[in-house]
Amino acid sequence: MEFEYLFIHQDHHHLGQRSLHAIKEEEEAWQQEDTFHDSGTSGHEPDSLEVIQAVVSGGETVEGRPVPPSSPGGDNGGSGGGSTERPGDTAILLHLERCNHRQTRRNLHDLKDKYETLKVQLSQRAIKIDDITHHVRTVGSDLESFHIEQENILNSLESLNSIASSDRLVDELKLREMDNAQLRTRILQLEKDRLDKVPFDAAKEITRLNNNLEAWQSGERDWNGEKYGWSGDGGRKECGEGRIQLEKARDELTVQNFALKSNLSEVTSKIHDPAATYQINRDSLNPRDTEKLKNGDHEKLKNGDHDKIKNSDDPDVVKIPRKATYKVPNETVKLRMLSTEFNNKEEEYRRRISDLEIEVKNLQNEGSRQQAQAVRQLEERLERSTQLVEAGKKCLAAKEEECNMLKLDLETLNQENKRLKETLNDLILRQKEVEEVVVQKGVLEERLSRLQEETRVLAEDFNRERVLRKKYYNLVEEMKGKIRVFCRIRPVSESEGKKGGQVVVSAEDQFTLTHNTQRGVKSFLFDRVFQPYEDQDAVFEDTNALIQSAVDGFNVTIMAYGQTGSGKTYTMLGSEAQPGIAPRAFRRLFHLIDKGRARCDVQVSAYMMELYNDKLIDLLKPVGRVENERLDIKRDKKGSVHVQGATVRTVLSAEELSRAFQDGLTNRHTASTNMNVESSRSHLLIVICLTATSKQTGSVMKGKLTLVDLAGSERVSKSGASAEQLREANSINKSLSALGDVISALSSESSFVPYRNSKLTMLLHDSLGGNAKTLVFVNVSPTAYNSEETLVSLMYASRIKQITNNISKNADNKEISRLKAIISKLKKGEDIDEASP
Ligand SMILES: Nc1ncnc2c1ncn2[C@@H]1O[C@H](COP(=O)(O)OP(=O)(O)OP(=O)(O)O)[C@@H](O)[C@H]1O
Repeated sequence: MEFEYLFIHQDHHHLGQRSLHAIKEEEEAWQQEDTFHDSGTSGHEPDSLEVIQAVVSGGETVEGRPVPPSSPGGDNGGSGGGSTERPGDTAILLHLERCNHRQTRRNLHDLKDKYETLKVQLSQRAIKIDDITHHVRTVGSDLESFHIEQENILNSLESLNSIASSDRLVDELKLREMDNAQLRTRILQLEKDRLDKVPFDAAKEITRLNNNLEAWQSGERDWNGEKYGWSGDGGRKECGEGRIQLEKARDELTVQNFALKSNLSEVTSKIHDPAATYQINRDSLNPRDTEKLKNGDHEKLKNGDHDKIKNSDDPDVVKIPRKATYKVPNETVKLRMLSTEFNNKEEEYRRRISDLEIEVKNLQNEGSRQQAQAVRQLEERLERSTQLVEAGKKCLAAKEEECNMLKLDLETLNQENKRLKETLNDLILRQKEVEEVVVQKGVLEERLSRLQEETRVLAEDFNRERVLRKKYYNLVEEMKGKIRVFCRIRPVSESEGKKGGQVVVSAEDQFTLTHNTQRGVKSFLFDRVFQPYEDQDAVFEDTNALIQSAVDGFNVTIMAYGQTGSGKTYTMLGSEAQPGIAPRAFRRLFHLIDKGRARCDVQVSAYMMELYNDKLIDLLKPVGRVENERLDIKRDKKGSVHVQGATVRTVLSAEELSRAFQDGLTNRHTASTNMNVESSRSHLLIVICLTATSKQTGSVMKGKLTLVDLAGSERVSKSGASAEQLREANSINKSLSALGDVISALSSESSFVPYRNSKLTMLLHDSLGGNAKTLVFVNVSPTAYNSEETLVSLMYASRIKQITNNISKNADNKEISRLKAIISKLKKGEDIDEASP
């Protein structure tokens, strides 16, 4: 409603502008028209003078007061004989002029009244404009309060936004919605109040005025918008009345002027038509007058009549002017003076009328201008108010939209809340279940801990039993003199992994190995099977008992057998980070020696030999010693093997022994490099001799620890070897074959064992089948790529395992029989061969 009013007001403003403009144009037209009338009048002025002159010359007498009409050319008392004046025409003229003058004065008076009325109306209008301005100010203040309330709403909405994410969102939002509704109601009330306070009448007034102005311009209605003839209140209406009255007065003046003009033209035409005048005069003259004329009474004729008469063919008429012009000058002067006075007054009145009209117009213009300015200001204020209200509405709309969004969010949150509640209920149920499960779990854990404790006790018992079993087994085996065989499976190497790395060898338990061959799965029983993951510690744990045997005076031999790359060197020597059996044995040996030093003194000496292509190489040979010095393998009386000519280094500690061992390895590497061969293509023997002297009895006990890293067994075809490599392979295979023959003979308990077929077997004479405790590691690869070599090694090891060394008994018997034989030979005086068995 408010905006309708504003739009109407704006339209009416334009309409009002147009109307005011039209009024201006019309007023200008009036001015032009007045000017035209004035100029027309002044244009007729000479004619009037001429008319007056003509009247005067016609003998009309004017004495400054109305002269009653007399008969044409009448006698007015004989003030000069022979006069031809026309008192009737002059009187008419004067009367008309006086009427005109009176009318003009009345008009002037009316105009003054109207001017006063207009002034009053303008002051009233100014008061009204002030009222409107006051109303507009009130509206402005209301709008300001409205904006403050809007600000409050915005703040409320902001606080709504801020608390939207809190847990109390729902309640808070509801409260805010109620507040919002109240505020909206308040806004509506305020708008209503504001509309009530808005000078609605002013807008209506402006509209009505504009409409009326249009209607007035079109001539349908008066200034008040009423049809002509209606009179009501209000400044505009009165203004309209003033205009109308002015217009009427102007019209009346125009009519009078026109009447005057027509009279004048009639008089003029009469004067200018002498013949007609003369005829008329003649007709009007009585016979006496005619007689006078004939008698020469020409004084009473007008000058024009004289002229006309002079121009006439009538000889009587020609004589009239001379007599008529005799009395004219006095009358003429008087008439001219009157005429001049009248003209001056007329001019003065016209000027005053014009000034008043200009003043009225100025006042109207000023009023219109002020009105237009007030309207403009009102419109500007209303425009601003409209913009403010628009902005407020936009803001409100935005907030409502935001509120809707918040409602949607709230709805979503409610749904989410509902879903979460369901989930929470579900979780509560599950939590109860979990609590029950936890209780059960506690019970089960208690039971489990009990069972674990039982298991731990059982495991300890089992381990104890296992150790005992192993101990007793080893004892039995040892007592039996059996060669013990350990099998070690190495991890899949990188190269094997690249080739597929299919594993075909595995351990079922600590003693059983299965090999998935092309001919089926084969199982092998060994004294111990080491899995790929078992480290050097585990291997040595099952080995160190033999070190004690060496200290106790036994020949202990530990050797590694297997194909190339199966892990023999790794097992026997190891690396710096993962030391093998040899370095561990050195430390263990001296540890035991140190432990038994109170009872006996133990002397330790060592030598290292390499057997390459059936040739012995002394690895501990001092620098500068002659090469190719003869190294002979000898057996002493007790059957113990030693290498004659070999460098034996006496060592006092594990460190010295390790240093000697390292020197030997260095020499082996140098020798291999000099011969351009790989160290792995030779057999390595480390022999540690122990001589223990009992401090109590002085008895001497000799033990020997032999560590052997055999060269790799390999098929020649697979190695794709050169001639030299073939020779190497042949030598290796020959020595290993000899070893196999010895093993075969020993396992079959043959009466003849071919130890002398190879230097290797000669060196191992006291380790295989003799007075020795022998441990053989069979190293195998787990993958299918080496399956055949693995099978050969496993079968080879199985045969070794069948060998029995009846060490102590055999040794005792042999020794006794040997000693007996010596004694008998000595008794017979025969030579004794120390080397013979
Ligand atoms: N049990 C194992 N654990 C980890 N690596 C091993 C194991 N056994 C062997 N290897 C690794 O396999 C490779 C070959 O081992 P090694 O040299 O000991 O074999 P080899 O039988 O002595 O060979 P060759 O007959 O040529 O002397 C080495 O790199 C070694 O470190």
